[in-house]
Amino acid sequence: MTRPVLVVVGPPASGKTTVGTAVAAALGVPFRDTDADVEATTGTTVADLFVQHGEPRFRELESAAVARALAEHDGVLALGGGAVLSPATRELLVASGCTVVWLDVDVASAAHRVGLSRDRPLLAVNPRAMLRTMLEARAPLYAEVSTVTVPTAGRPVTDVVADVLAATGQVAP
Ligand SMILES: Nc1ncnc2c1ncn2[C@@H]1O[C@H](COP(=O)(O)OP(=O)(O)O)[C@@H](O)[C@H]1O
Ligand SMILES: O=C(O)C1=C[C@@H](OP(=O)(O)O)[C@@H](O)[C@H](O)C1
Ligand SMILES: [Mg+2]
Repeated sequence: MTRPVLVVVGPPASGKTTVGTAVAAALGVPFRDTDADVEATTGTTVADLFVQHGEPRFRELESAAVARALAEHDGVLALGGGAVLSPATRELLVASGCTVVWLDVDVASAAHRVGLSRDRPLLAVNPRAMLRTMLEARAPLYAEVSTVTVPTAGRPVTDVVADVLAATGQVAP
């Protein structure tokens, strides 16, 4: 059965895409990101999807992308920060038996990393307040699906990558 060697979850700007890419490179396996999958399928950006079609449509596309990637990807898979909002996605993640790493981050570090970037439509207006709400509301959902938690606040990417490799028992070739 094909399944990812590792799935990365966590809030926006916790470093899922960055750390997932580096971990995949260290392991010599392919990297996949469900935000990129949704963009490839629709031929538009996540930000434009939110603006043109609304968040519910994005969430439908996102849960389909996660289901597809869990079934066919055998490398490292990073999800979007809100993917765990879907009960069906949470069930699939738990049932997959995959190692699921929750990259944890605090509000201050996440806000600093996001800045005023317009790439994340949910954080376009008041990023700090929105991040605080998101982190609180979603923490139980990340806890439900993850098998390992790695802190990232105030830590360089290289340290986080090393922790992820160690915590998941993956040894770089
Ligand atoms: N541990 C870290 N320390 C400092 N900056 C980081 C760290 N991890 C990620 N970043 C930066 O934060 C931003 C968001 O990272 P990204 O990987 O896109 O997060 P996510 O996919 O979780 O939203 C990027 O500019 C990235 O370089
Ligand atoms: O947290 C969220 O709801 C979202 C996170 C984003 O991905 P990242 O977590 O990779 O930034 C992206 O899927 C979309 O903007 C919505
Ligand atoms: Mg990302």
